[in-house]
This record gives sequence, structure tokens and C-alpha cells, in this order.
Amino acid sequence: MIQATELTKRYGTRLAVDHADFTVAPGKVTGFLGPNGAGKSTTMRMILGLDRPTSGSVTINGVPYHRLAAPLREVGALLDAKAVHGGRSAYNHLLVLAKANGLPRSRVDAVIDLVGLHSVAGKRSGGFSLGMGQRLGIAAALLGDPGIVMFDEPVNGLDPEGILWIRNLMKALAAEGRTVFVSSHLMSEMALTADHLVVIGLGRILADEPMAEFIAKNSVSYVRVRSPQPAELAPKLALRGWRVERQPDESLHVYDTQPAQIGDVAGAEGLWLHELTLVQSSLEEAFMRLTAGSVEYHAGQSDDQGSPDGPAVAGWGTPLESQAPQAPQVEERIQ
Ligand SMILES: Nc1ncnc2c1ncn2[C@@H]1O[C@H](COP(=O)(O)OP(=O)(O)OP(=O)(O)O)[C@@H](O)[C@H]1O
Repeated sequence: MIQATELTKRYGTRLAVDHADFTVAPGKVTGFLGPNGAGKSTTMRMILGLDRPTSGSVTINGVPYHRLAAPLREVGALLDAKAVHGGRSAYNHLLVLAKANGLPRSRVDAVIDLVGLHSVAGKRSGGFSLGMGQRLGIAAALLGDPGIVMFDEPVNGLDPEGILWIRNLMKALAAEGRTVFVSSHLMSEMALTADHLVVIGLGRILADEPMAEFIAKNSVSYVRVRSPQPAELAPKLALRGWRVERQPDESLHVYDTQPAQIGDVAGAEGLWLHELTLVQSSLEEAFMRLTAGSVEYHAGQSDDQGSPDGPAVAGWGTPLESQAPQAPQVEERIQ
């Protein structure tokens, strides 16, 4: 268990982490998400005692990192896969680490097997590919068989096989009851891996909740309706108090309701339906929506172009209001 309480880090005038409160619990993969410069690495460094908090605290199993009797046995971390002595073989790199931490040689063999580096264990790690380097970094993190593991951007630059391997490893570690805390910018990957999310923006914790709850809270869902009679169907739906937007391709986006209810209305009115699809935001869209105000570095585009709604809103259609002024409760557009 990792517990941050009012955790704060100031660099000069810059508040990198701002009174952060969050908990990372065992038995699940917790994703740590935030835009560039949000404070993820600073937070991870403070958890590992590499940076000292300006105020507040963060503990590992109830105590600060520097008071852990055998740190490697309690928490293993992959922060920078390149932070390895390139002149040593993978095996010797791990052996040095093991000896320095009072761990038996058998653990070196165990983690080398676990990460699949057996065939190259005797080779200099300086010549390793990015994927092999990540595996070696993970082997080091797991050397002490710790109950807590932390990975900072573990899938950066990996090929699909490497990504799949890390995803399955993290899930397996969590299934064994370990605490797994992982930062990533790859939302699609996090959506597949994490059970719980801690989201940080400009140093502040914006969310600390289960993935499903996070998406439900921060997403927009609507029903996409295709009918050969959209002009007749749209006002009937709007009359129920549902927001209806007619799209350029003649489909309707209907908010505040469910497909079955729309089907019932169409049936009762004798109107044909060709499609009824519930469309929900992805994790990426939900994340963009939540952190829109916390992004430090924007690409050179207007706010409008940077709409957090992504594909779900692209081509957002003419509000029905302009075509059917009698329709009640029709809004211009969301946000
Ligand atoms: N040693 C430092 N000295 C001064 N400012 C720093 C230092 N380390 C980080 N910062 C600043 O603190 C803020 C948080 O940085 P941090 O690296 O923790 O963000 P991050 O979320 O990990 O970003 P990224 O996703 O880009 O890696 C940034 O504004 C950064 O410029």
C-alpha cells in the first residue's frame, strides 16, 4: 500500500506536486495518468525517497521509504530503463544489486527466467535493445520479490509483443496480491491494464477512483440512431425531453436516454430504424475532458480544435433546434 498525504513538492516558484492525497492499494493495477509536466515522475521519485517532499508525506506500508529496513524487498521500481551499467552483463548487473541488498543468487536466476532474458543474460547490457533494457529494468525491480512495484512509462517505445508482455506481467503481479503502480501516456494501453486510476494535472490530484467510475463520470454517451425517416423521428424523440442532434450524414445523436427507449418510441410511432448504437467515450476522451484545463504545453491550435471529445464529437452536427424549433430541450452543443 502506498499512501500520499498532502504530498507537496516545490521547485523554486513551481509547485510540481500540490497537496496530493491518494492511495495505491494492493491486488490491482493502478494507473497514474497526467499530461506532460503534471507531476507524475516527481511523485514517483518522492515515493522512492529520491526527492524530499517540501511538505506532506508519502509512505510505503505505513513508513517513509528511507525508514524501510529492506527497501528492495518491499518496493521495486522501474523509473529509467537506461540507468544500467552498460559494461556489465545483465546477470552481473542483477547479481551486484542482489549482493548489495542481501538477496540470494537464486533470486537473480528467478527474475532472469521471469523476464525471459535467459539467452542473453551473459551479454553486456549496453548492447541491449530498448525492449531488452525494459525487461532488465523490470527484472531489477522484481529482484527482492517486493509486494509493491512501480513502473514509470514501462511500455515506452516497445513493440506490440513487448507491450503485451508487460501488460500481462502487471496483471499477473496484481493478481498475486501485489500493489502495482504504473504511469503511462498510452491511454489505450491503460484502458486494457489498469483497474484503478490516479489522475494528476498541474500537480493536483484530479481523480482517484476505479477505471469504470472514472470513465462513466468523465465521458459523454449518446445513442447513434439511423432511420430512413430522421425528420419524422427526431421531433418525436425530442418531445420526450431527450437532446437530439442531427448529423450531416442524417444520423441522429440522442442524449439522456438508452437504445431500448428510442426503439420503443420508433415502434410506437411506426417509424423504421436501421441502427441503434450506444456510443461511450473512451478512456482517452474521458482523460482529455478531465485534464483539459491542466495541460501545461498546448500544441499550436485553438481551443476549439483541441476539443477533448475527439471522434465522439467530431462532425458534431447541426442542433435539431435549427430544423425543428418546436422541439423542447434542444441544446446548441455540449460544453
Ligand atoms: N529538478 C527539477 N527542477 C525544477 N523543476 C522541476 C524539476 N523536476 C520537475 N520539475 C518541474 O515539475 C513539474 C512536474 O514535472 P514531472 O517531471 O514530475 O512531470 P511528469 O508528469 O512526470 O511529466 P512527463 O509526463 O512529461 O514526464 C514540471 O513543470 C517540471 O518542469
